[in-house]
Amino acid sequence: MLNDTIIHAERELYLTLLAWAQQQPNAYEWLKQLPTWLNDIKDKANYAHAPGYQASVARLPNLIVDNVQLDNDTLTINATLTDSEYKQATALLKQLMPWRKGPFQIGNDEGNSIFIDTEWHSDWKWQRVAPYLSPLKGRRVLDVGGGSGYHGWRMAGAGADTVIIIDPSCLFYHQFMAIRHFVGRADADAHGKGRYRTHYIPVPLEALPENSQLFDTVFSMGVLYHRQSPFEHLQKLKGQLVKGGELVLETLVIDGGANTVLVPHDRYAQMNNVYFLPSVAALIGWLEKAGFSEVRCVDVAVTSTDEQRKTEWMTYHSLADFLDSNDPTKTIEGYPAPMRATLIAKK
Ligand SMILES: Nc1ncnc2c1ncn2[C@@H]1O[C@H](C[S@+](CC[C@H]([NH3+])C(=O)[O-])CC(=O)[O-])[C@@H](O)[C@H]1O
Repeated sequence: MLNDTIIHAERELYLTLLAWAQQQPNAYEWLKQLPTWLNDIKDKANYAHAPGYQASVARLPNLIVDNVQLDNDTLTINATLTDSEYKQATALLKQLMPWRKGPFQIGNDEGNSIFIDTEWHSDWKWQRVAPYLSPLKGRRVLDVGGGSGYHGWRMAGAGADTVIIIDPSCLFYHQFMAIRHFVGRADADAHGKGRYRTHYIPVPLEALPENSQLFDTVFSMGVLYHRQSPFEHLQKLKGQLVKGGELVLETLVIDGGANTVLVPHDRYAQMNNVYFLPSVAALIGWLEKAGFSEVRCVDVAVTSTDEQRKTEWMTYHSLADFLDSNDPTKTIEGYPAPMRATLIAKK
């Protein structure tokens, strides 16, 4: 099904990269690969659900939007929804479940309103990270592993010039497109330049050119522990930054000293793709070894079952099911329960 929202998003992404490429040859590499990156996800053979997700996005109603609040903990699209628009949008958004990263609201407090109560209170993570960032105003930002795009929208809400989210998940890509459908022109108008600011490329970090040097700030939140080669991940992140640019790295950590690293033998909190959980001291050492400077840890937080939980929009098991019911300081495999640190470093 022809999808105006996605076609428009792709066009804006092309125009943005074209403008960059006119000034920086490195952006030309991105431009060359963009057709492949965008078309891969339409390949039914590899992404069986893609046509269904696209059809859901395509059938979302066109609402009359009063305003959009990208700088709100609940990312809010203030709009008036008729009863039939409310029912239609709710049903279509539910076809894009599970919704993990948010929350989002579509509607307003007086009338019909859809509250996408996501598994994660991603706003809490943003509250822990945002105070320590070099101001995002006017910066080019890359959000690696950006999920539904919730944090990417918040980065735009904080005044970024451009945000590019990358994530290989076909579902999360379409969740982003669903929200973008409602955000619409507000993304461009807030900028004052008429160009849209928030973009999504459905690829993993590994697909990007090695040494793009296109971004002032690069975020990698919740991705490092999924990587088998953490140093390759750090090098690749570094290659995306301009000289003097800022890396924001958030990942699972454990207590311990400079040589403490946990490699879960099998699963960790039921996840079968978790590799390296360093201590904060070890992680600082890794970043320095990878060539970053001014490395500092700005936050450490144990993940609570209020922050990550089952909801109407994510009905599978969640954190409470992955912890030892007799001792919530441990995962059901007996490892320390999830604790996350945020580190900031300069290239
Ligand atoms: N190689 C990769 N390259 C890019 N993305 C990847 C890769 N591998 C997995 N992902 C993506 O990284 C995200 C990890 S979630 C963090 C979301 C958000 N950042 C958050 O901080 O809430 C983990 C968590 O639950 O915290 C998923 O969306 C994957 O598809």
